Parts: sequence; structure tokens; C-alpha cells
Amino acid sequence: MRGITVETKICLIAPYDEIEILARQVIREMHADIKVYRCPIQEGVSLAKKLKVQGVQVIISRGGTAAAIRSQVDIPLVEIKITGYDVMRAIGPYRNSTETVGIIGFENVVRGCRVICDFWNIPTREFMINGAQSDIDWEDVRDSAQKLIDTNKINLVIGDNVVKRLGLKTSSVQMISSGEESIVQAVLEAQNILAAQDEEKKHTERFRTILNSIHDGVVAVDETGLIDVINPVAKQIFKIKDEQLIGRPIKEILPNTRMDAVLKSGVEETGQLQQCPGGYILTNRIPILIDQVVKGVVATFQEVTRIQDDEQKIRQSLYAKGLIAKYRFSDIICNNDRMKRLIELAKEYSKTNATVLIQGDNGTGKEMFAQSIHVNSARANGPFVAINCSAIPPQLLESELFGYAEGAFTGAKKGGKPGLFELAHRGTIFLDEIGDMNKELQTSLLRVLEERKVMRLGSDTMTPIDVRIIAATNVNLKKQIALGAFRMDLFYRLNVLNLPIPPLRERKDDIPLLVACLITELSRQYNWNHEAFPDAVIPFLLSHDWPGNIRELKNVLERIVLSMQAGQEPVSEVEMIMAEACSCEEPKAEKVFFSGTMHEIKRKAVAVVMQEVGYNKSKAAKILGINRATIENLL
Ligand SMILES: Nc1ncnc2c1ncn2[C@@H]1O[C@H](COP(=O)(O)OP(=O)(O)OP(=O)(O)O)[C@@H](O)[C@H]1O
Repeated sequence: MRGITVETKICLIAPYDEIEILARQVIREMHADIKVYRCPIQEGVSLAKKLKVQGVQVIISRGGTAAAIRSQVDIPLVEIKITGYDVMRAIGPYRNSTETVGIIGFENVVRGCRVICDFWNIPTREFMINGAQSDIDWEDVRDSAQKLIDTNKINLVIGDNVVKRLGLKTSSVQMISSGEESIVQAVLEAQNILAAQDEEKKHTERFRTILNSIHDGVVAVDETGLIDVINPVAKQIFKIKDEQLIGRPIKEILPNTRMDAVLKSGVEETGQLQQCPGGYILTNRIPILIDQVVKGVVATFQEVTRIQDDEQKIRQSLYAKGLIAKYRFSDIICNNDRMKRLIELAKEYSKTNATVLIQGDNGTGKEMFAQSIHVNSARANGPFVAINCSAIPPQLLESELFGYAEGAFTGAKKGGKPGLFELAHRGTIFLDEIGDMNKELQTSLLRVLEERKVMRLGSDTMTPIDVRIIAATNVNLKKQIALGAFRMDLFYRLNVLNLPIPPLRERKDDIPLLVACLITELSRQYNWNHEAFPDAVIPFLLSHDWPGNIRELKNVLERIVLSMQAGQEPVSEVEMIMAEACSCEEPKAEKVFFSGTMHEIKRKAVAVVMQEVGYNKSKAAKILGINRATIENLL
């Protein structure tokens, strides 16, 4: 048996020659891929062990050898049974005998013979050999069997191979040998086992691949709380180094998973936060119910930060454009001390996560400040989401801010839609013109500020969000509170840190620097020589009050550049522009609009509306029902 090489998955161990010969013949006829080994009964176990090591998956054997292998080797074993035919073949010649027949052998042999002898009324005396082969005292067995023969004057003994081995003194011994059909049956059974094993292996491998490829940790326990599945992610989450975890109590390995509690209660626990070595994880514990009886529990674990990262990636990929802040503090042009102090203050604010309220007239640079705070903060890599609360109708603003669930209303997008708060997760949301938000939305916003969670319209689940809020207003919120139009509690929640941006008329010392920088920018845009800009214009600019602030200044400078490019004389053109701008501050009687050419009337209309909307071209275009380009042409 030394140096066995095995390619086949099934082997037959024949304990005696007759069975070996018959087995080889049957296997040949069946074209079965089975190797046959002839092996003495006492060496069957060690051969089976060797074959197992070499990859054999099923062993076929018979009698005592089969019993020994089954009890000592962990390998599927198919026994070549003693069939009724085998016994009948052996006893048949003696069926008219009135003499007592001795039946000696292992249990299966004795029982088989007993049934047939009883059927033919043959008197019998039995000796059953019990126990595993290795524990049997064969001397003792021989003595006892011989005693049975002698006492009962038995001339014929029926049994299998062991009877031969015992060397009993009796007139004749009739051997029961397994016939062809027993071997055929054993071969078919072994082949079925092998096929089932292969199928099982495929399932196990598929299951293992799934478990190992998913990003969640998975642990399953049986009904007694012993681990029967644990995937690598679960080990990683819980920082478990042990290799051997299967079969160990969950309580010992992961004491706080509450899987044992679910085993007892049979009630699933989903979406729970649980502490683990690296922080918190989100876990689901589901009982395995078979016929309403808890047969185990499966738990899944997801790292919260990973979920947030994934959500962030999805959010960012869905809204790749428009969520980036472009301004930084260095873009805010100023010379004024108050402004410089405000920038320093805003830089300090950017180091915190606290809510900021920016107050200031239209066009003073509130959004520039908001963007700069975001860019200067630890959230710089997160999204910057800006929304003008006055530009969107209130009913749309709600779903814009909070999103909606699938089926929340007719026409709701499949899968729902995330709101801007969700989009701003791990970043900053800039709520411009917050003073225009209606009271209902103010209440919802207050809830978000307090709970840091949002609920989509039509949904019943809250999504935790990590968003820094910066709000801005051009109206006096305290006055709004007094009028009952703004919630006082919301005001205090928003006004944690405050940035009051002064209007340009209160910081005219900013004008020369602003003009220099903005003219350089414009000359680049219009391919114009900025040195041609006449200093003589500056006093005119300084004398104006700039109700539209820097936005208005930018617009006026743009007009100056364009008119100079068109060959106009700068100072007189500026005088005209400034006169127009001033006239817009206090609109004259309507007839002013209708004097002059059509073009002039249009220009005046645009100028009046621009002033009303704080020189916001988009807003003016919306009000006048024309596009931005037309506005730009008329300026
Ligand atoms: N100090 C500044 N330096 C350079 N540009 C400025 C400055 N302040 C404002 N601006 C420019 O003026 C325009 C208006 O600025 P911004 O949108 O930040 O103002 P706002 O106060 O948020 O206006 P609104 O209230 O109308 O939304 C922008 O084009 C911005 O670049």
C-alpha cells in the first residue's frame, strides 16, 4: 500500500479476495472510475486514512472493515451490504435441514441470516460480534463462538469472512459473500454521494465567494449561538485575528452583537448602531426561522463612515456640476478696515462647524464670504450647495431642500430624489435670502438644525446629515420677527456666528481698489487695454451711493468699458451712465419711460428693474421676461 497515487474520488477496499475479484469485474462492466484495493481487515483503517489525505472523497467497503472505517475515519463510507439474495444464496442449500445452524458474525450478517432462517423454519443459534474492530478481543470471540458450537453440537456455521478468520472447529462453514447486485448498489450509492458532494462544494464555493466579495460584514450563528459563518469583512471590522472561529460561541468572540438576544426573542433588529473597535457600525440582526422556530441568526455590519463615503460618492457623481465653491478669501477685494476685520473674523469662523448668518444688502459679497468660509474649512473637499430661497416657489423649495421619496406625489421620480441638504452632506449649504422663506419651511429648517437629520417628503425615515449651514439675508430679520414673519427660535439658531457686511456706500475707500481690480478683469474679458481707463472717472464713482453695491459697480464698469470700446468719450459717457443710475434710485414718473427712442425706453426699463433687484441680471431678466443676453445688450 506504500506509494499509492489516486486520481479517482471513489475507492473500494476489499477485505478478501473473492470480493476484490467480483468488485473489479462489476466496476469494469459499469465503466465506473473506482480504484479497488485488496487489504487485510486490520489494515483497512490506515489505508482509508491515507486515501482521504490523497483526496479520495468516498470509500466503499464491507463488513467489519466498513464498520471500522466508519467509526475511525471522517470520510463518507458506503457499505457493501449483505443483501437478502446473498443470505439466501448461502443458506438455500440447507433449507430443508432440521439441524441447528450456527450464525456467527457482525450484527448485519446475523440479522440478515436470522430473517431468512426464520422464513425457512431452520433452527438457529446466534453469536453476534459487537464493537469496533480495534477493540475486539478475537481470542475471546473465538472461545465464545467455539463454546456455542460445542454446546449446541453445531455442524454447520453460516457467516462471512470473519468466521473463516476465527478458524472454528466445526464440520462445515458456509460463507456469505456479497453478490454482484450488492456491489452495483454500493457503487451507485457512492457515485450519488460524490455527485451530491460536488454540488454541495459548488454551493459552498459560490456562497463563500459572495460572502467574501460583499462590502458588509456577515456573521451567522446556529440555534445554540455558535458561529457557523463569518466573512473577512466582519473580522476586519471587529479586528479579529483568530483563524478558527467556526463553532465558537458568539458571546465569547463578539459579546455585544445582541445576536444571542435575537436568538431568544426571534424578533429582527434592523438599522441599529453598534460600537466596534473603530467607532460605530450599522447592524441588522435577522432571525433564521424554520417552521416558525428560530434556528439561528444572521447579522450584517456596515461601517458608518463607509456608508457615508459611498453616499457622498453617489451624491457627487449625480450632481457633479455646480457643487463647488469658486471664491476664496483672497478674491474678496477690499481696502476698508471694517471689511478686513470681517475677513479675519470669517477666517476664524471657517475653523468651526457653527452656523453663520451673513447680513448685508444685495451685491455686498455675502455669497463670496460663504464660499470662502467653505473653502477655508475642513469641509473644503465636500460639496458647496447654494440656494436662493426667494428664487424658488415655496412649494418647490421644500422638495428642493429636503428631497422626496419614490411615490411621494404624482410624477415623483422613480427612486425619489435627494434634497439639497442630502447633497450638501459633509459640506456646506448656503441658504441665501433666508428672510424670504415661509413660516412652514422655517419650522422644517429649525428641525433640521436641531436634529441634524432630514426626512424626504413622503418618507418616514430620517437620514442623518453632516452639513454646515450658512444663511444670508438682505432684510432685517429682527424686524421680520417683530412683524411675525420670521421665527425667533430659528433666528437664534442661525445667528450663532454673525457677519454683518457693510454696504459699499459705507466703505467707499474700497472703490478705487475695486475699480482697479475689476477693470483689469474686464479688460481681460473684453480684450481691452485697462490702462486706457481714465482716472477722471473715479470721482464720479466715489460720489455715487451704490445701492446695488459691488454688483452694481461691476455692471457700471462693464458699461464704461463697452462704451469706450465703441469709441465714446469716457467722462461724458460715465456722466450719462451715473445720471441714469442715480435716476433709477428714485424712479421718476412713468412718462420718463416713454420718452426717447424705443431703445432708450428699453434701457431705462432695464435700469429701473436692475436697481430693484440689486443689479442681479438673472432676476431682472426673469421679471422682464427677456433673457440675460438682452439685458446685457441694453445696459
Ligand atoms: N469684495 C469684493 N471683491 C470682488 N468682487 C466682489 C466683492 N464683493 C462682491 N463682489 C462681486 O459682486 C457680485 C455679487 O456678490 P455676491 O453674490 O457675493 O453678493 P451677495 O451679497 O451674495 O448678493 P445677493 O444678496 O444679491 O445674492 C459677484 O459678482 C461678486 O464677485
